[in-house]
Amino acid sequence: MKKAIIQERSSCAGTARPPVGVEVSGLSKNFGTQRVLKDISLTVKPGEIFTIMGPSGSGKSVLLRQIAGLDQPTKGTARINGLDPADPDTRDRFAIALVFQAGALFNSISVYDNLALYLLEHRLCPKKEMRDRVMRALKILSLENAVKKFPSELSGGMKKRVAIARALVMEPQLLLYDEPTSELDPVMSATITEIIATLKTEFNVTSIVVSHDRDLALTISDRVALLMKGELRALCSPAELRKVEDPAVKDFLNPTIDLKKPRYQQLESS
Ligand SMILES: Nc1ncnc2c1ncn2[C@@H]1O[C@H](COP(=O)(O)OP(=O)(O)OP(=O)(O)O)[C@@H](O)[C@H]1O
Repeated sequence: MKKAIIQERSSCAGTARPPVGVEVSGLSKNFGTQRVLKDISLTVKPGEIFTIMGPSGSGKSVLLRQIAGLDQPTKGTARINGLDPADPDTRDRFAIALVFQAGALFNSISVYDNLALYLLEHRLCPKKEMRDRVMRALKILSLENAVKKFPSELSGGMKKRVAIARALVMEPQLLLYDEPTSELDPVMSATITEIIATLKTEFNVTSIVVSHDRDLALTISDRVALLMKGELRALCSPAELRKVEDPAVKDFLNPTIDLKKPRYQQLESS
């Protein structure tokens, strides 16, 4: 796959736009009386792979939605190169692509049309260039044979790859992934992890990945933010995270199974 990516990149040399940086400052988010994010501040540098980890319900997806501009914080700000991601001008200015947890593909149209839709809707390029961009993205993800298929005919791993290919068609400067390896077997998870890392190095894109996949977070990330109950519990490199002494962090990274003190009896009802 790597060879294909290098070849394709040289064919569109000169069109790549620089990766963007993200700054989250004093951000809190409430839903009614529930405080889901509490005073989060972090910076994602251009070109980084930045993984947001944490237990279920810790607020990872909500934080990603604030960064994507899909939702507004209760307090504080998220900024992309200093601009508000919810502002349509910011979206026009920077190519920001989201890879959703469930793929969010349209089931009634083919893989090709799923990829072409964004370019068609935004009238971004002539038909020939559109076809080239779609086919280039499919080739990068080794999906050329799936071009005429419908999403219902694809495996979970293929759907994730189609979702990434669709994001690539935008030639993104910022790629936001929500649980890209969820519901995949370990080998397919490793494949998607490799794809994310390869896209970073070959396309110089900024990647923010929401995941509780420990292998993904600790192998390919430049830095990891660990959220717990809406608070930033750690923000460091994978190597530093492995050395954190905080018992809650250690337990999250290496949970033990103790049938004498089962965790399900300690769950909080919410
Ligand atoms: N639109 C919403 N309205 C009300 N509550 C919400 C909304 N979106 C999220 N929440 C709540 O915010 C909390 C955090 O949700 P979030 O989806 O960010 O968790 P997560 O860390 O991504 O979890 P998981 O790993 O299970 O996907 C949850 O308690 C959830 O129910």
